[in-house]
Amino acid sequence: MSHYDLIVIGSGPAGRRAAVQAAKLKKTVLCVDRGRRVGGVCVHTGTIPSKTLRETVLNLTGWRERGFYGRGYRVKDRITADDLMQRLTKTLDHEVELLEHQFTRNKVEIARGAAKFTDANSIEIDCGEGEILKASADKFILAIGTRPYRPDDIPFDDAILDADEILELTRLPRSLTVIGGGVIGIEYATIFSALDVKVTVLEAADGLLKFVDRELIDEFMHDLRDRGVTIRLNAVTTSVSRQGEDACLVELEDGRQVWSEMVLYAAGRQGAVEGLNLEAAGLTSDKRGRLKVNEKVFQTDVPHIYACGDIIGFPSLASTAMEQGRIAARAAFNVQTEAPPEYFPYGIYAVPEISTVGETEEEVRARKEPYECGVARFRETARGHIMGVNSGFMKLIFSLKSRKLLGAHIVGEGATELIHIGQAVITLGGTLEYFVENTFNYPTLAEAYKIAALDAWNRMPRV
Ligand SMILES: Cc1cc2nc3c(=O)[nH]c(=O)nc-3n(C[C@H](O)[C@H](O)[C@H](O)COP(=O)(O)OP(=O)(O)OC[C@H]3O[C@@H](n4cnc5c(N)ncnc54)[C@H](O)[C@@H]3O)c2cc1C
Ligand SMILES: NC(=O)c1ccc[n+]([C@@H]2O[C@H](COP(=O)([O-])OP(=O)(O)OC[C@H]3O[C@@H](n4cnc5c(N)ncnc54)[C@H](O)[C@@H]3O)[C@@H](O)[C@H]2O)c1
Repeated sequence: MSHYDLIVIGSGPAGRRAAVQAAKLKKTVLCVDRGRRVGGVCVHTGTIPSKTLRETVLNLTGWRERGFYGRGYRVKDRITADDLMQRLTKTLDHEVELLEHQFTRNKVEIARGAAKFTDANSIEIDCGEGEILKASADKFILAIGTRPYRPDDIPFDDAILDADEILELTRLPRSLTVIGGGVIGIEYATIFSALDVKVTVLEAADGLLKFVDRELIDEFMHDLRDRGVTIRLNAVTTSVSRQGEDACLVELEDGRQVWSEMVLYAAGRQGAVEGLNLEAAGLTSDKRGRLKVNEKVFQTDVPHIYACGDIIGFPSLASTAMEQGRIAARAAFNVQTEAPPEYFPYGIYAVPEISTVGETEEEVRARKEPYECGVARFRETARGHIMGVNSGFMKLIFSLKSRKLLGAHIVGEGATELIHIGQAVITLGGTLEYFVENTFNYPTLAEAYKIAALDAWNRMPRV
């Protein structure tokens, strides 16, 4: 049996960062993953494939040029599932190569197989075809991620799909019902809508993406409805069934029926703890398969075992998972790390993009902090005109007392890149004056920050 300073289970963003960080601290590290290739959900079924699909769709449909050439404009008339898959395969191959090189460069050993605890310091790795490896370590980091939630009463098949299966489509449907208006549901709903698929979103709650500023979501929903996406809120599904070759039926609690050629079930995910034999290590998971940790350094109740990434729940992002992995690996070897800043950005790669950092207007109001908002529309910027964007909206929230930026919220082209300006200003404690007094490149979409700040300035008391 080989012994290591650290065994990391899972090679997604959390596991990868943890393994490399520990290797940089000159520790011996084994990273185990049961996937055929390293990278985790992030590389194979989550972040990278969905973002690649989005990019392919925007390119092939000519989506970004439609502001100029009209809604009928297309780069390629008949887009097939095969067109979408080609770019996906290339991008994923490149990502995996990059990761494998990173592991070898840093002398992180990789084992391909399913890990299972035999006691609190030892695992068995089932590599398939009867091959079992044994390994032990002083410390463990569990970065095992999640899988789609698949309730028993949903008859999954080649037309009723979960969020992993949607990436293996062999044909494009004419209509799609998306169950779940969370981040995954909304990203895919808008990507398919850009492909001219007739999309219906069913969300059980009374609003979409409830953690996002409401004004932004109102704008976003208006945009979606304007291009023909049907959004049904308070829509509790009672049954999903296949009704022949090209028809699926979703029935709702209020008696309504929704028919479509395919269904995407995207109503959450659950921790991938099955088969890990957590009990042998002295650990238990909650009913969604999540592990409880100390939120500062991600240590479980068993002191030499840490857990990070999606397996610990919120916020379940690749971006935050990487940072958690780094912090956990340092903590495991008693190396101190600065606590991360209070706010991180959230990027939703819908069509159009949404990105947000800091407090929403609802949160500021609930704290009873006096505030003022400034807004800018992308079509008010010269860059917006040049690009032909006819939607896009930025909202900045400033404290009336300190004039500090409290929140930045963007929906529209480039939102997930633009947000980092707002993030830097919030984290560095910047005020309205930063935007008013600084010169911005012209013409850029970033100029929207200046326009929004001036809009707020016009209504704020003079200093
Ligand atoms: C469709 C979709 C789109 C997304 N888009 C974004 C986005 O745009 N931006 C963003 O920041 N986040 C996004 N996310 C979230 C992001 O993918 C996750 O937050 C991230 O992958 C979590 O990383 P992780 O390291 O916790 O685990 P994962 O990436 O889930 O990897 C876990 C790995 O552990 C392995 N494993 C599990 N159990 C065992 C075992 N017993 N033995 C061996 N190996 C095991 C699995 O095989 C897997 O490879 C998206 C997710 C989905 C599903
Ligand atoms: N761009 C990104 O950062 C990105 C993209 C995709 C996923 N993710 C991460 O992946 C995680 C999982 O995303 P998700 O969208 O699967 O889960 P989620 O939990 O965020 O959303 C699920 C949604 O489905 C709804 N729902 C549940 N049961 C339902 C039912 N029977 N009928 C109708 N609606 C129902 C819920 O109310 C909720 O709004 C998220 O936490 C997110 O952080 C991030």
